[in-house]
Order: sequence, then structure tokens, then C-alpha cells
Amino acid sequence: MTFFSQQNHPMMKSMTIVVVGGGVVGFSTAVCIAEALPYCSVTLIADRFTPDTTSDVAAGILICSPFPDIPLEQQQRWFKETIDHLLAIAQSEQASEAGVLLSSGWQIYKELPVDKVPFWSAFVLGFRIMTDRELKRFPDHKFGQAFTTVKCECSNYLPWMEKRFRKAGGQVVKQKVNDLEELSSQGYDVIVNCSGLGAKSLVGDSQVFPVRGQVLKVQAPWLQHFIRDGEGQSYIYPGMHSVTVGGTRQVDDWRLEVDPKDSQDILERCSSLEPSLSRARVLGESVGLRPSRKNVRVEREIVLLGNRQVPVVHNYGHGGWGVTLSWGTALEALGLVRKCLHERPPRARL
Ligand SMILES: Cc1cc2nc3c(=O)[nH]c(=O)nc-3n(C[C@H](O)[C@H](O)[C@H](O)COP(=O)(O)OP(=O)(O)OC[C@H]3O[C@@H](n4cnc5c(N)ncnc54)[C@H](O)[C@@H]3O)c2cc1C
Ligand SMILES: O=C([O-])CC(=O)C(=O)O
Repeated sequence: MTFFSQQNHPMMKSMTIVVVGGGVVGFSTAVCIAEALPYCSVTLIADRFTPDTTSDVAAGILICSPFPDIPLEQQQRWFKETIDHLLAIAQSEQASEAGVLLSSGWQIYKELPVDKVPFWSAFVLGFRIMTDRELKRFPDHKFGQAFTTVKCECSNYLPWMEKRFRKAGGQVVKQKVNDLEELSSQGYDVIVNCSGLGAKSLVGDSQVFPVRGQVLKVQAPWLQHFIRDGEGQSYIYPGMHSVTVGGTRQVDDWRLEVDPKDSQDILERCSSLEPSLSRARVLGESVGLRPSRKNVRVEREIVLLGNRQVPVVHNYGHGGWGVTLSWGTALEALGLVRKCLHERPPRARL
């Protein structure tokens, strides 16, 4: 008698899934799918890879504000799943290769925030309100939170995830996808759309817009703690190789060039939080366009492409929180892919 496990069932091998997107969301989603569904063939397609994605510009700190219309419990789950996944890497021998480290510091406010305790406070480590003694260091601020979170350096993490994806049998293709129909005509069973800002043209989503962000990398190895001002207008994040200082949030601004006025403004704001920064050497400046949307889109739909009804799973529009929610939304997308596979018409399933 012959037994076929799900893994080696000869028919199941023929199921093909394509993930569009080579940023942190695309690679997280592709790794989740390839590792969970070893009987499927998974291909990741993107026109830009590290170091040329928005994800490479991200400070990579796990902190976020909530999306307005997505249940808070779901966003808590995404945050928790991502931080738990990254904490495990940060505490393993893979930490430095993967670029994942623990980061402790302060989030400080000039005015009392609406939520003194953010929705993710239970998932970071050691969350507490700062004492008056700690706040003395920031005389312009009257309230603050202290905690340990994770910093994920995408310039390390993306190559590490690509290796992990290939190890799980995934294939990587560098190519621009002009239309989902191109993928349908290649016969993929499921399309997963993690194209970030690219979704604006790829699936014609007019709700997606850029929020320009500029950051500097500086050499200041004496800084050990992060400082984030209010809602993230200014921040100082010590990392593995340098300290990231930022930022800007310029809505609907498509400029990818470094603006020297922004750099000067960032350095002034950050030096007022941490005066020793005025002695730091600038190592580089970079700009990224956050793929913003009122609510991140993690959902599936059936799309008529040519003469085929093709299931499409969307996972894009993470704005300034793509690293923070990367693994959680990838797991959500995996769940949606599973549903698509189970609901294939009986003929197609064979
Ligand atoms: C200055 C700055 C600081 C930030 N700091 C943080 C932070 O500390 N923490 C945090 O969580 N987030 C942060 N972010 C936000 C974070 O960078 C984004 O949310 C995240 O990078 C989004 O990832 P993504 O994979 O969706 O998009 P991207 O990294 O932009 O990747 C999109 C991918 O899709 C591909 N693609 C798009 N269209 C097509 C197409 N038609 N055909 C083929 N390929 C296509 C692109 O080539 C690319 O590979 C920051 C952003 C900026 C700009
Ligand atoms: O807000 C922060 O601290 C960093 C970030 O996510 C961004 O700049 O988008």
C-alpha cells in the first residue's frame, strides 16, 4: 500500500503560489508560506530587492500606532506574533547575521498622550511609565514610557530571510509585474500581493499614498538607548552598525532625493533631545516612501484575469509599521492562502 503525506503527494506538488514583493512584507509572507506549505511551489517576484527597497530605509523599531478600522485584538495579535518571532531570533545565535537586536529606551511626550499605555504595551518587555527622576533628563517633556522592544535591521534581515526562503524551496525572480494577468497567464494557482506602494498601480488602489521619510545614519557608539519623541516626529535609534536619527512624515511627497534642509532639521531636533549627537559623524542619509493607507489591506478576493478566476491575497499598505507587523500580517496572509487552496474547485484540486 502507498501512503501520500500532504508533503509528498505528487499532485499537491503542482500547486503554485507567487508572491509579488521583495520588501520585509513580501519576504515574511513568502517564508511563512514556503515553510508551512512545503508541498506547494512558491516563487517571489520583485523589481527591487535589498538594499533598494523602502524596507531598507526603515529604522526597523517595533512600535506602532493603531489603524482606525481594524479590530484592536487583531492588531495586537499581529504585533505580538511579530515581536515574539523576532525576540526568538534576537536571543539566538542567528541574531547578528539576521540583524535583530533588543533595544531599550524611552518614548517621551510634551503633552499627555491620549493613550498613556499603548495597545502593544503587554508585548514589549518591561513596559512602565517613566519616573520624574528619569524625565529630568528631558526638561521639555512631561510624560514618558520606558520599555525594551526589538530593532530589526532590514539590510541584514532581508538577505537572511531570502536565504531562509530558498532553503524552504522558494524561488526568487527579479522582474516588474505590470499586470496581475501576466501572472495568471503563467498558471499560478494563487497570487499574493505584497507590493507596498506599488499596489497603487499594480491593482489600481487609489487609497495607497506615499508618506516620505528621511533618516540619517550617524556614528555615535556611546548611545545605548533609543529616544522617540511623541508620535515619532523625531527619533534616535542605536543599532548594530550605527545610530539611525530621523525623521520626516511628508504626506503625498514622492521625492526620493535626500533634502539637505530635512537633514539639518533632523539633526537639530535630535540634538535637542540628545546634545551629544552634535559630535556624531554622519555616515549616510536615505529616503523612503512609506506605503500608507488608512487601513493596511490584508484580505483575499477572487479576480477575473483573462478567462480564469484567480484567488488573490493582498498584504500591503503597512505605512510606517511594516517591520512591526511583518510576521503577524504574513501569518494572516498564510491563513488566507490556505483558505484559497481549500476552496479550489475539485477538478483543479487534483
Ligand atoms: C524613514 C522610514 C523609517 C521607518 N521606520 C520604521 C520602523 O522603525 N518600524 C517599522 O515597522 N516600519 C518603519 N518604516 C516603514 C517600513 O519601511 C514600511 O512599512 C515597510 O518597509 C513596508 O514594507 P513592504 O515590503 O510592504 O514595502 P517595500 O519595502 O516598499 O517593498 C515593496 C516591494 O514590492 C516590489 N514591487 C512593487 N510593485 C511591484 C511590481 N509591479 N512588480 C514587481 N515588484 C513590485 C518592490 O520592488 C519591493 O520589492 C519606516 C519607513 C521609512 C520611510
Ligand atoms: O516612527 C518611528 O519611530 C519609526 C517609524 O516607524 C517611521 O519613521 O515610520
